[in-house]
Amino acid sequence: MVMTGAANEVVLVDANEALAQAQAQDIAHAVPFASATAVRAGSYAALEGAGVVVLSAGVAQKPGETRLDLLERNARVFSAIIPAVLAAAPDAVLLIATNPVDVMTQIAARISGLPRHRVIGSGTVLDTARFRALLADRLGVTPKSVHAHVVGEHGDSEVLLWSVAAVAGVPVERAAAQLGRPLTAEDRAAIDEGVRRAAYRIIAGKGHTAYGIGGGLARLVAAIAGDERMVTTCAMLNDTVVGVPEVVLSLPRVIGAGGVLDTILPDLAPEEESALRRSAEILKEAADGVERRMGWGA
Ligand SMILES: NC(=O)C1=CN([C@@H]2O[C@H](COP(=O)(O)OP(=O)(O)OC[C@H]3O[C@@H](n4cnc5c(N)ncnc54)[C@H](O)[C@@H]3O)[C@@H](O)[C@H]2O)C=CC1
Ligand SMILES: CC(=O)C(=O)O
Repeated sequence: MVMTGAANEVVLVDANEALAQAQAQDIAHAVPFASATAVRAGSYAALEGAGVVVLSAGVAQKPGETRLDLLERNARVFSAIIPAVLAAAPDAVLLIATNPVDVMTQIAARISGLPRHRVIGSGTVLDTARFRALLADRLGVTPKSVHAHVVGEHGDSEVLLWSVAAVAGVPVERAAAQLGRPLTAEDRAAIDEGVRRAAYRIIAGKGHTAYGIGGGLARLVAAIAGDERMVTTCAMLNDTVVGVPEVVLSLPRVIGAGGVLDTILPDLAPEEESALRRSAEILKEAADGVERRMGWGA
């Protein structure tokens, strides 16, 4: 956020105050090279007047863990922090990154009681970036010129929408052929694996992921702060999607002042629609399970 000037002011709040102080100082030393953003550490009270509060507190995956393995530990963290956040910043949009991000967004919506458009999960904003980056590399164009989306869970059941991926409005397979770099079934499988397994590989190598999600969160904050009406995939509680009621998952959304302004359901190929339904069912089952175990009722 500091590098792109996405916000006027960033306040870091963490149970580990010494860590928040140290991170704020280190980041502040990048400000002279980047933007006019003020950055400091503070208590929950320092969030007063915040337009967006990013929730990334909790535990992260260890090598070999899935995102859904983190669920109950992080549900308890949210029960503690969301009331404190809302006491200080009652008008903020909540932007959730803590994993498993889709179910944590559903939990945040329940605990906060806020209108659903104000409780946004980063969802597949990162997976979509990974998909665009890998396609761009294969085609030899910049990722900004690749229009492609990942929908559903931010996790193992996510759905890469090959049927609507395009460059210059041309379906990606025909564009690849025109560019002299045809996409084979093996290329597609490697890209699918590269997107779906990216976090596992990065965590095995360096213990955590940070830069991709940092870029995605900064973009979402800028779109909300600037009322940009940017279209990107991210997560929100849906009434019903592909036949599954009341579930948080990612679809392309219009992001502006106040959060999610609209949702666009792409034209899905039949196999994509059934994969999205399966993803929605997995998330719904996980969300219903944690609601029961936390004693919140179904
Ligand atoms: N949605 C996405 O695409 C991504 C999500 N994540 C998720 O973000 C979360 C954080 O990941 P990292 O920053 O790598 O982990 P981390 O362990 O470095 O940071 C988590 C922080 O939360 C703080 N914390 C824990 N309980 C707290 C409480 N009750 N109140 C205030 N602070 C508390 C800890 O002190 C720690 O500094 C994880 O759940 C991780 O899986 C990480 C990368 C990408
Ligand atoms: C950790 C995580 O969710 C990711 O990098 O995709």
